[in-house]
Amino acid sequence: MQQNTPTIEQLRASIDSIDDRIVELLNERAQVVLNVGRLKSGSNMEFHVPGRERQIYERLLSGNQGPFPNDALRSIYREIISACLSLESPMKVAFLGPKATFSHLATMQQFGLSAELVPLKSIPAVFEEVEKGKALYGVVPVENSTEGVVSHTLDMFMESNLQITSEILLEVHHDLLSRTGRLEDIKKIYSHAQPIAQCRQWIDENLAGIPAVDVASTAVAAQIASEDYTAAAIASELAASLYDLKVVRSRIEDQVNNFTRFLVISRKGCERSGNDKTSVLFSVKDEPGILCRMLEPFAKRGINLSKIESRPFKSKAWEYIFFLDLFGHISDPEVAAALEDLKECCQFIKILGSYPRSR
Ligand SMILES: O=C(O)C(=O)C[C@]1(C(=O)O)C=C[C@@H](O)C=C1
Repeated sequence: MQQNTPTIEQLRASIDSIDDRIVELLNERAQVVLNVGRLKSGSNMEFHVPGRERQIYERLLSGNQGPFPNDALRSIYREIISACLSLESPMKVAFLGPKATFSHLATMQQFGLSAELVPLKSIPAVFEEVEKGKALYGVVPVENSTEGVVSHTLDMFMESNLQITSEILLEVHHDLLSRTGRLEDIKKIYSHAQPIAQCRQWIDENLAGIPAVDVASTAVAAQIASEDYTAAAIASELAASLYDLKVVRSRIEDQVNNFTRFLVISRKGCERSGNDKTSVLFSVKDEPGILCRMLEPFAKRGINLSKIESRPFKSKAWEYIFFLDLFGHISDPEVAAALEDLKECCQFIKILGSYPRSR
């Protein structure tokens, strides 16, 4: 006997009952998280645990058999965790504004839409907001894979005692946005100097002779484009929705694999996740062979260094501060011993935090 194909009404009835189950399960999950929150407030533990969140994503994405896409699963879980976390405790997060910049995108990627996100005017303002306890966390850019370090952020760590509690890796894409969405209407392009440089070749090939004007941020560019239909902005997709613009062309960057790394700062440190990084700031004694000796404690223990950066010591001419990132957590005995040895070479040393590695 031939089986009847279900009608659209029947299929929709199935979807409705699946949706009811999803909502029921979401509420069940929220109840369990509330219990976790109660346990945490009793023992003064951090509500936001980036290492646990990473573990949840990794487990779900690697086990997903499809056809539901992993990217969508990640976005949905970002919001589920964000909403559950805000039930445990409301999160206020300051970031380097204005809205619709890449710092905003990175902050949304890490904290989701249920957190209260506060755009601030400068990197020092983000540090201050967290230091004063007005925001629990702050998000600041620290390096870009094509442009290098954000020296302002590194310099702030010399004065501040805030800890790094996680890192965010954001893949940077630039879109061309305008009111009409038509390439032929564009008479001027606006953006921050960096995105203009990163899209130079695309502009020369597709909008030859059209001037590109640099402004304070991609968000300012988007605002200008929203007020003039002959202007286009190079900005993020988020800027398109916030400033009511159309995407003329997406992903116009010349270089693929353009990443910006952001740091999340807070007044408290972060617990060990098992796959961590530690950042340290130090200045070394003025002795022959010191640069070689400062690396020995790590080499002899097989501790991998992911980055070493030097910056001028502002109050002492021709002296330098080093920023070093290593793989491991400060509570790992090998890491603690290596840092103890490093102290012998240093005039001063400051641990900036141990935090889960981002992939
Ligand atoms: O496991 C925890 O510690 C929780 O608070 C629960 C939960 C979650 O929703 O799964 C929420 C926030 C944390 O950042 C990590 C995970």
